[in-house]
Amino acid sequence: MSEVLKNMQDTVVKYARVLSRILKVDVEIVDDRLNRIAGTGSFENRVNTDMSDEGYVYRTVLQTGEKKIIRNPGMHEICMRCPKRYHCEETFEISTPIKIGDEVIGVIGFVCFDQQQKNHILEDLDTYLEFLDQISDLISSKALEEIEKEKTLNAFNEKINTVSGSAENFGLDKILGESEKIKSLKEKVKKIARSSSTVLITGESGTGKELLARAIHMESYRADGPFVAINCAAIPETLLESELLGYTRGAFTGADVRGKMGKIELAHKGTLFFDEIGDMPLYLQSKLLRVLEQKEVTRLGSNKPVPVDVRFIAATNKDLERMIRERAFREDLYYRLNVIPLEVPPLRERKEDIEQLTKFFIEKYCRLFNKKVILIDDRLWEYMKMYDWPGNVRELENTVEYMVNMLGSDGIITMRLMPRKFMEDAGRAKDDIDSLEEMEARLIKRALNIYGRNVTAKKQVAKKLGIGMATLYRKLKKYGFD
Ligand SMILES: Nc1ncnc2c1ncn2[C@@H]1O[C@H](COP(=O)(O)OP(=O)(O)OP(=O)(O)O)[C@@H](O)[C@H]1O
Repeated sequence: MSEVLKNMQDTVVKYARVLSRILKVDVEIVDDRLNRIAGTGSFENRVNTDMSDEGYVYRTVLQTGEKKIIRNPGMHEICMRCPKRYHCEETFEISTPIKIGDEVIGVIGFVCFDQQQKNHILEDLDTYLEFLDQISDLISSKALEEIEKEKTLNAFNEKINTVSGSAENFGLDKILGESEKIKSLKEKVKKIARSSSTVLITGESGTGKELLARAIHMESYRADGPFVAINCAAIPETLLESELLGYTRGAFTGADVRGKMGKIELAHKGTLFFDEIGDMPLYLQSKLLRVLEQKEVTRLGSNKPVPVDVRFIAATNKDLERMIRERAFREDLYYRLNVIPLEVPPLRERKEDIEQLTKFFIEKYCRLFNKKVILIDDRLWEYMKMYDWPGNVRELENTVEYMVNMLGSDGIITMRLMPRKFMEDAGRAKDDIDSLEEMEARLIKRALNIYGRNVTAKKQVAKKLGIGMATLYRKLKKYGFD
């Protein structure tokens, strides 16, 4: 804790000045190593000096954690060891510990240099003492805040910081799926990749928005530059601003003394990906808008803007238009971001992709866990396609990881390996039949989910259900599936 008062020196100095002005005495604040952190009057030009050869009263307060009132400085027993006791100019002194819990992190000293000041305080000593206690509590609660902030900063700096160069291949080929929806999404990416316009990717969680953002970067002429990702929901609000904009030396307490480059500057000549943009606090939204419009960033603690050449891609699974109506998202920023809108469809709308994705993940986890698959039970696909996949591709990947974990030495993947919850949900969908019409509707829906909705798929559906195409179209209309 020794550094904490030093780290918040600006605040401590302000308290000392205000106290001195109101009470008309000199004030000193020292830390637990007897360094003078703040001082007024004759102490002012001795701030940041070591007091270990003079601060005998403070040392006692630091050791005992008790307040000390010295009515006769120089003569008091604590002063006996002080080499300056014969020429001590002080007439009165009150020293109060600043504590966090039981730990003393510093001392506030009220010092009088003449009889008038001393009498003034003695006239209403109890009020002064109470006031000092309150100031001490105030400083310690500020110190506690600083400690918490620093802890969060350190924890954060140890984690989440994604800056990837061109070495990692996250190109379009990493986006699997043969469905029309995925094919047309990839086509769009090819068209827009070469421009520098801002992209807003929307889609449910786990649909592959970040994968898409990386692919756009890799397809662009910025591919050799950095891809920097920032997750607005994962970073504590208090740190998001400094993470984005960076800061100069000494910009705020707890900041790295060398200053730090923000993510926007880090992404220079590359791409900056804002994940979960809907979680960005409103005050930062205005700052971001300014960066987007002016193409320059000003670090915290500086007034010098730095030009940046960055392509911005934002992603969200929130309804930003609704957030605008609720005044939780800035309309002007929304339009600035939404220059090129891309929507990643949920997996339940492209069930044709399930088989390819599942096989890919099976291979991935077999390699990782050193297992071998000999056979995949055909009925697995029916179950997989019946399920709605609310967690999208991420959920599919996790399910496959679970199944490969459970895979026995026979190397056969069957529904029995699926997580229980999955089987219950899919089973419910399978057994929940009430009337003939409902059963018919359900069967048609299930067939559509399995085979797809394009013309070729519908031919297969009709064949499987044993009806002609015209009948199928009539029923699709009747049940609202068209
Ligand atoms: N089309 C795809 N092909 C291959 N893997 C995919 C595809 N879509 C998603 N994934 C994989 O699924 C996981 C989730 O994808 P990603 O993190 O890109 O989703 P997201 O939409 O950004 O999620 P969130 O909104 O929760 O941040 C990742 O492991 C990703 O590699």
